[in-house]
Amino acid sequence: MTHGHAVTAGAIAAALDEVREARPRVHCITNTVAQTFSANTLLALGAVPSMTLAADEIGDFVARADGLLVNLGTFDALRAEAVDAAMPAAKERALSWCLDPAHAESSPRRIALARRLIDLGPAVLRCNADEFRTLFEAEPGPDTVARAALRHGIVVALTGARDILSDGDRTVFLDNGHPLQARVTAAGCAASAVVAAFLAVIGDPLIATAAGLSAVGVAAEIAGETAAGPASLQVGFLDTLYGLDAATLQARLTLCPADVPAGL
Ligand SMILES: Nc1ncnc2c1ncn2[C@@H]1O[C@H](COP(=O)(O)OP(=O)(O)OP(=O)(O)O)[C@@H](O)[C@H]1O
Ligand SMILES: Cc1ncsc1CCO
Ligand SMILES: [Mg+2]
Repeated sequence: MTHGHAVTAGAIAAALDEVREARPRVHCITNTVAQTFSANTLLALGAVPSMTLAADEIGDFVARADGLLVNLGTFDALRAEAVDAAMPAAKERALSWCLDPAHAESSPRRIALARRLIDLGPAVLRCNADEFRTLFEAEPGPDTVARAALRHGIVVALTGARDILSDGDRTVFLDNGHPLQARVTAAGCAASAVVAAFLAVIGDPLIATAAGLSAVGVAAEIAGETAAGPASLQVGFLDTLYGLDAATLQARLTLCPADVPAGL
C-alpha cells in the first residue's frame, strides 16, 4: 500500500476547482431510476455526463471519457453487456472508476456481480451500510471499512449520516450532508457519479472521494436549510452544487481523521 498525503480541507477545496477547470467527461452505466438526476448532478458540478449503454458503441464513449461509473441498481441484460463492452476501453484508458453496488443486499446474483466487479479493480467502492454488511460480512465501522479497503486494494466509501472513507492506510470521517438526502431517490447513486468525476481529475483516489462526497454533502446541507421537503431539497441541491465555491466547501467541511489501530 502506497502512503498518500494527508486528506486536508485545503486539498479537498483545491480538488473542486480542479474538477471545474477540467470539465471531465464521465460515462455512467447506471440504473434507470438514477440516470437523469445523476446527469443533472454532473452538469451542475461542471462535468460532462454520458449515459449510453448499447454494447456496440459504449466502447467508443468510454474511449473518449475521463471517468467511469458502474452502478448495479436495475442491473438488466443491457447493463450487463454494457459493462463487458466498456471494460476493455476503460482498461486501455487506465481509467480510475467508481463502483456503486446498489442494492447488493437484495439478491444473490447482485452480490456475485458486485464481488466480480470488485475483483476487476475499481478505484473506489461507494456503498451504504446494507451493501457494506452484505459484501464484507461485517458491521460498518472505521476498522471494518479500513480492513475491506486494505484487502481489496481500493478505496471504500461507506455513506450515511456519517461517511467513513478509507484506502486501508488513511481513514477519515465526513459528517456533512442532510437527512433529507435519504428521502430523495438515487441521492447515493448521484454521489457515486460525482466521485467518478473527481477520480477522473484527482490522482489520489482517497482525496478524490473525500472531495466528491463533501461537495455533495455541503451542497445538500446548504440546500437543506431552506428545503420544505425532498422535492425542494433535490432542486436546491442542484442549484447549490452549481454555485458552490472552494472557500464555502472548505469553511463548511466537517472532516476528521479516524483512529484505526495499525496491523489490521
Ligand atoms: N441522515 C443523513 N444525514 C446526513 N447525510 C446523509 C444522511 N443520509 C444520507 N446522507 C448522505 O446522502 C448521500 C447518499 O448516501 P446514502 O447512504 O443515503 O446513499 P444510498 O443509500 O446508496 O442512496 P440511493 O441508493 O438512494 O442512491 C451521501 O452523501 C450521504 O452522506
Ligand atoms: C429505487 C431503486 N431501485 C433500483 S435502483 C434505485 C435507486 C437507488 O436506490
Ligand atoms: Mg445506493
